[in-house]
Amino acid sequence: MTFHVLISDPLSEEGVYPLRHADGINIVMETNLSEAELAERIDGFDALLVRSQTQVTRELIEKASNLKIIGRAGVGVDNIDLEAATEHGIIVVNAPDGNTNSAAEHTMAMLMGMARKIPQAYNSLKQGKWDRKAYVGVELKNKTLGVVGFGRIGQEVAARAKGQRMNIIAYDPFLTAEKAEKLGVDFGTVEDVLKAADFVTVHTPLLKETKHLINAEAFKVMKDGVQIINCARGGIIDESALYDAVKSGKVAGAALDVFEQEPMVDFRLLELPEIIATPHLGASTFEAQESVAVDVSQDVVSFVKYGTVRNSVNLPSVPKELMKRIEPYFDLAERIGTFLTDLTGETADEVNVYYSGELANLEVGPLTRNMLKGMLKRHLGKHVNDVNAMYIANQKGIHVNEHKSTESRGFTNLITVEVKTQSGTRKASGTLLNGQGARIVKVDDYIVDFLPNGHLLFIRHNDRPGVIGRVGTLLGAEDINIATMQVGRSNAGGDAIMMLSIDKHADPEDLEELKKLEEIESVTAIDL
Ligand SMILES: NC(=O)c1ccc[n+]([C@@H]2O[C@H](COP(=O)([O-])OP(=O)(O)OC[C@H]3O[C@@H](n4cnc5c(N)ncnc54)[C@H](O)[C@@H]3O)[C@@H](O)[C@H]2O)c1
Ligand SMILES: O=C(O)CC[C@@H](O)C(=O)O
Repeated sequence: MTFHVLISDPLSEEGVYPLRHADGINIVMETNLSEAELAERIDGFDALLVRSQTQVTRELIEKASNLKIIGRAGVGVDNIDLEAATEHGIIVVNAPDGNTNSAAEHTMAMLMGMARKIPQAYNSLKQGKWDRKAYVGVELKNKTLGVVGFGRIGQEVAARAKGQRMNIIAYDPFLTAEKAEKLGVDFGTVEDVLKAADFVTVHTPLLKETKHLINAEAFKVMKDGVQIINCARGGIIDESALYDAVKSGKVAGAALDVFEQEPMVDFRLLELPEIIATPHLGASTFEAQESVAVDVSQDVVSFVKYGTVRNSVNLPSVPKELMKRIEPYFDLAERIGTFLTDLTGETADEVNVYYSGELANLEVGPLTRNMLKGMLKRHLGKHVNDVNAMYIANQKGIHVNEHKSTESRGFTNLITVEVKTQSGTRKASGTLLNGQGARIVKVDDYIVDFLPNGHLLFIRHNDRPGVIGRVGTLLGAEDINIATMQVGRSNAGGDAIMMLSIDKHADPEDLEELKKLEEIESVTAIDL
């Protein structure tokens, strides 16, 4: 089965090498598609690779019925509707490190070009002028660089700026006094940074919280003559407020690589001589583009081959070592989920998953997601997977809780799933028996031991002589062979169960006949 990949933004040819040379993967690179053309083409593809130009909207995702993974060859994923991708079970991966260096270097280039008015002087010279008075700049040495957003790029910019003998003050929600000291920077609130800075550079994602983070109020607290750089995302700086701040003389210079609307349509800002700009070039180096393309290409190959990825954005990444230890339980977890959905015949209001034994020491989120996938797939089919299972469960108001205990319950590892439905509480436990694969070993409070696959019958009855025989006779009369049979009871003469695996599906008429037998309380067919 060929895995079809559409690349709709210009990715480095060297970078997509891992994809081009992977068996069973077909690549189509079409980087000039209009939105409408992309919407027409997307349905045939299993993967979509983009940079920042292609807008992966909810509308596009809803047309992409085969899409399984979206690869963002870069850091920012604000051009991808993550919620829509998650809802549709599409994993989104990015390349968080591949262009850090290039973006930091571009920021420094913009900072120095702006401080010394290089683009303006160049344009003047190109017009045949020799005007040295108009382009007197300022030094960076001993000036303060305020960094808002102190992640990968912010820190790399600070390191370079320190090389220019600048003082650094930074703000980041995750920057602590200890970390700041270790990195040799001052730190404070956003306002502290803006007040202290001679130059401000922003390196945050574009989020609800960071949209127009630098607005008219922010400019007011800055020093007169401040200069500001944005090589992160258009919109972090309110462009209208920037225009006014430059016109008023508050801001002496601005260097912009990113804009609220891209490609730019409103060039008003660039009419101001104090502003220099580039068309979103922060990651536009051969090295960065090869690196980010390799990163996303390798993740797509890994997804196709192993179902795992390194840089997931909408699904907690599972380290390889951990994956190796929990993967053997994926199928069991999924089967327990399906078993309980069939057993109860209802959707759960609450699901409690208990991990006991060695599993309790591990990150078991992927197991819970697989169990939920098994629980939900009866009604949602292939549209539910481990990317969206938790999202869908939450959407349906199913409260999912994980519980862990290293105490073994008689097994090295045991997964117990308890579902609370309108009719009451049901539960099932499963384990992997050494070398014998998955087993369900408890249903409700009854000890059993059966393979969670094939055609199963779960019968609740009263513990009386002859009941088991009558069930066997009836199934025989219907030419339904019993492969295995487990019985369990609460106490002699009390409630009891039968767990049968049968060689063919029992149809509704067979089930009705079984329910009519004496002492039978309920009969449930489960096909795993
Ligand atoms: N111009 C380009 O071509 C280019 C290239 C690479 C990255 N970028 C952009 O630069 C941004 C930063 O990239 P990165 O790799 O450093 O990301 P990163 O995730 O390593 O760092 C972002 C930092 O922003 C911080 N942050 C979040 N909200 C904040 C807030 N309200 N105030 C202050 N800090 C806040 C986070 O805590 C994080 O430390 C990316 O989101 C991307 O959009 C642009
Ligand atoms: O792909 C690009 O050229 C820009 C990518 C950059 O904005 C990023 O967020 O990584």
